[in-house]
Amino acid sequence: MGLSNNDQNPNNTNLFRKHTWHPETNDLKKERRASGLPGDFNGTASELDQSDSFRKRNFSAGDYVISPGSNGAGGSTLTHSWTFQPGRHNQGLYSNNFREAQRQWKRLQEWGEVKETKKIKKRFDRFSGRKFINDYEILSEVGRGMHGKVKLGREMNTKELLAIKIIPKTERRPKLGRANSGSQKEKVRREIAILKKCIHPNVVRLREVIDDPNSTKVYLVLECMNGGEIQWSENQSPLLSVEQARQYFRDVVCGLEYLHYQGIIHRDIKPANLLLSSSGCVKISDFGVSYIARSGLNEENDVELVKTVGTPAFFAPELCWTDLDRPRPKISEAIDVWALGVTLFCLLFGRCPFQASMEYELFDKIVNEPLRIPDAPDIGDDGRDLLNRLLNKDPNTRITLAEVKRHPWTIRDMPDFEDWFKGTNPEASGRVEVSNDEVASAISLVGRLRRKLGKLFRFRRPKTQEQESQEQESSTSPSDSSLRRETGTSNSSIALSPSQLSDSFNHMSVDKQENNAGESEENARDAGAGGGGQHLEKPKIDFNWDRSPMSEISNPVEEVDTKPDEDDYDEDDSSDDRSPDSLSMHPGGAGYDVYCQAYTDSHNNRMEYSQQADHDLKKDQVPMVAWRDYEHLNRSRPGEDPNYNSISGFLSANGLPMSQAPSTSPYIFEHPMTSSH
Ligand SMILES: Nc1ncnc2c1ncn2[C@@H]1O[C@H](COP(=O)(O)OP(=O)(O)OP(=O)(O)O)[C@@H](O)[C@H]1O
Repeated sequence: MGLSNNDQNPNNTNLFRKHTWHPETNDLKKERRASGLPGDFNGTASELDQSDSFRKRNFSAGDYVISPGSNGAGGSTLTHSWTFQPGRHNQGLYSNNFREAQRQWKRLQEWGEVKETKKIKKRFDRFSGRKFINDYEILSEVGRGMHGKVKLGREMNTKELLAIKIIPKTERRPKLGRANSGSQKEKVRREIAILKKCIHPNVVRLREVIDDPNSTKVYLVLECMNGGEIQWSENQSPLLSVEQARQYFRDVVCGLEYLHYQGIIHRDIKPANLLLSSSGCVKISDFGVSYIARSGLNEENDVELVKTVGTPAFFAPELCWTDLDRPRPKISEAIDVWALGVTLFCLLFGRCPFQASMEYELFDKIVNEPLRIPDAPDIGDDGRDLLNRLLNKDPNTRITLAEVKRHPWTIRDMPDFEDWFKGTNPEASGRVEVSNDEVASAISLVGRLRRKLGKLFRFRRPKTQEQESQEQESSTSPSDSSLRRETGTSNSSIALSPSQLSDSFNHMSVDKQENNAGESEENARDAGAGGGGQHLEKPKIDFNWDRSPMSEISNPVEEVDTKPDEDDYDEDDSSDDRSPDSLSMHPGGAGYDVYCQAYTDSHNNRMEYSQQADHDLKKDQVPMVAWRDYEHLNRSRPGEDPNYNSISGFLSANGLPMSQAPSTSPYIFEHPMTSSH
């Protein structure tokens, strides 16, 4: 099997990675892709054929012409469609795949509108070991990206194979030294909003979004691209013939032209985001960093576009601009055209046109180094011309996609290219709008996080004066409006002020306003259960992060929809989403640890907090809320409990995680609830 593009650069693989790349995930991604290919499930013969195609990954390209279908009027609805029309060119060579491509496209069109499901049900059959998510049986894992993983699923009624992309709604671990920015939410929203709208034979099709408000993950059911990523290089040598590269290129050009017409700049065009169907048709995928123009391309010069997202080796010169003396050219859809040029170069020659070991060096080469086109394989003068025009450093004179389609190299050996132009004209599809509202509402709030926060900080509605005075009468303990202790439950808790609470929400990247509404009711109930305002000896903050044990889903075909996120039926998840009771995080290379261990006794009381790293914690090493509460408690109850004389004792007594990095300086604190500022 060929290597992915991340293996191409002998010097620095980071330059082939998307910005904000996660090194661990990338390694996993490669391994998974190699090992996770389906093949051992009991399916029908045709399914086995399809699963087998995962292993082979050696399809030749389908060849077709698309033309607007009868619903082509488009507008803002999803009714526009394309119909494959047999192209006369290359039919002898690709006729079988062409028919398959036609069949597949017909089926995709029958899907109609994207289904939106708000409820997830997971089931596990302990006898057969089969796993189900709603109507889909989960067969295996087919890939991993930076944020999500992709499983192979089979629709239970139709037996159709589909790809189920599972994406956390928020980043699992806030980035070091900053609160969770919410960028993951934005990424997911964007991807869903775009996929919902885009219906084109060269864009991966979305079938269903399963977005349970109680789930921290969103599930995208996508058409299954059995061929996986285009395999294009091995040891810096090409794996594709020039003809095959041209076929793939044409597909990408059509898909990209459609996206641009819809006002979408993909911003991460590269071979790894080009997936092959079993018929050899190439489709563009992964819209996580795409840009959606609200009023059509060319009319905006959004600052958003200047952000360098995507993969450095595929960055256009205008994105690598460092020259302070000259104005940076406008960033436009031409950045995708450049990336398309780099991609074509990769497909033809098995390596990137500009390579360097350091990012700044790479950027310098992209901006200043002339393009050198290898002699072999021979792509002809027209091929060289096309590459030179795609990789024109000046975006203002760079070739456009309309010109690319008419370029002699692109249409070489295509006798009926006029039909092809007509059939692939994106204008025939009608323009679809992706509004701000649609992006914003693409995923629901993470209700489960809300509930966790509610349990963590059990707070009450502000009391009326009458209630306050009643309580004062019935209580002999000192009253403190920001410290409330409850009895009658094992989970006694500290009440936080609204500002403390909103801090916590911000750190969790959960929308404050939406939370407030949802929380108040729940917390009012919690407060009611607490009753009486009596005091416990040891106020505790209950993190309540225990994961439900696997036994919960061990009954035959038992539904576990009450805890939809506990398991993706993926063993690795246990390491991704650990409770603080066994937490030990070692984010790549950051040089810090977070330790925390505790156990509960037979009465479910947290008994001991054993610290692997401890003592003399500084303010910036502990959760902000915990520190505030510690100070508060020490002021109000000095010396009452020896445990409270040290911050570590306080954290220990309250089952709170703590962190320190004894061997590194400066100390860095990262905590899932309250990251440092
Ligand atoms: N529709 C699909 N059919 C088959 N395989 C797929 C499909 N979508 C994605 N994959 C596989 O899963 C892998 C990860 O998917 P994808 O790249 O979309 O995830 P991601 O988290 O958005 O990735 P990243 O952000 O790192 O680019 C891909 O490399 C591909 O091999």
